[in-house]
Amino acid sequence: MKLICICMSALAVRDRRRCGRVCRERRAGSGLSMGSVAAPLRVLLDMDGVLADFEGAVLREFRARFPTEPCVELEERRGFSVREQYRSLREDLAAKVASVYESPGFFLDLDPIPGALEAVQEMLHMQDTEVFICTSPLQKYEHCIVEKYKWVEKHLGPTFVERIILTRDKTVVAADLLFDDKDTIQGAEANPSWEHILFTCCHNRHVQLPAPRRRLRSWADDWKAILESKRRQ
Ligand SMILES: Cc1cn([C@H]2C[C@H](O)[C@@H](COP(=O)(O)O)O2)c(=O)[nH]c1=O
Ligand SMILES: [Mg+2]
Repeated sequence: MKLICICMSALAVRDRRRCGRVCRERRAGSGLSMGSVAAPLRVLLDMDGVLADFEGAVLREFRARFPTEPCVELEERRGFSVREQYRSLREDLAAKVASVYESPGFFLDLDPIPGALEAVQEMLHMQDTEVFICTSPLQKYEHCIVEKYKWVEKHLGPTFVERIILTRDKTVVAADLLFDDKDTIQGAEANPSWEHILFTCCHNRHVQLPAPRRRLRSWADDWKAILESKRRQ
C-alpha cells in the first residue's frame, strides 16, 4: 500500500521527514489512523562505487596513460579520495590521476558494478518503494554531469533519468536509506533523514563501522533485508 501523509501537503523537507517517521510508526502498530496514510520507502542510490565502477576504471585508464608511473592497486586503496592517495605516492601523481577521471568519456564508459543494474530494476518494481540515484558531480564538472545522465540512460533507460538527483550535498535530500560507498557523508544538515548504508568498495573495506551503522558488501548481499528492516522501523 502506498504511503502518503496528509500532513505532507506542506512540502518542506523537514515536514516530509517527520511525516515519514510518524507513518512508519503507525504502520508497525495496529493500523492507520486519521490524518495519515502509508508512505513509500524512499531509497537513494549513489552512483560512483555503488552502481558504476569508478575505481576500476581509474586504475585501468591510469595504467594505460601512464604505464611507467607507480599506481595504487585496488587492494591497496585506502580512503575515499583516489587523488589524495596518489598524491601521497608522489605529489605530481595527484594531477595525473585527476586528468584520468576528468577526461571526456571517462564517466560514460564506466562499467556497471556487478549485480547493480539488476538490483535497481528489481528495487524499482518493488511495492511501496521509491528509488532515486543521488550522485555528486566533480568540482570540475564539464564532462562528468552530462556523462552521468547519459550513463543512466544507457544502462537503466530514459525514464530513470527522471530519477537523478545531482548534488554536492546529500544531507539535504530527504529519504529513508542512502546506499553510498563514501564512509563519511557530511553537509549542511547535521541530522540527515536517511540511514547511510555503507556500500563496500576497495577504499572502505577496512573501515570499522561503529554500531549501529550497517554495510552492504555487494549487490549479492541481502539488500532486500535492509529495505524490509527499514520499513518496520
Ligand atoms: C577524487 C575522487 C572523486 N570522486 C568523485 C567522482 C564523483 O564525481 C564524486 C562522487 O560521486 P558519487 O556518485 O557521489 O559517488 O566524487 C570519487 O568518487 N573518488 C575520488 O577519489
Ligand atoms: Mg560513491
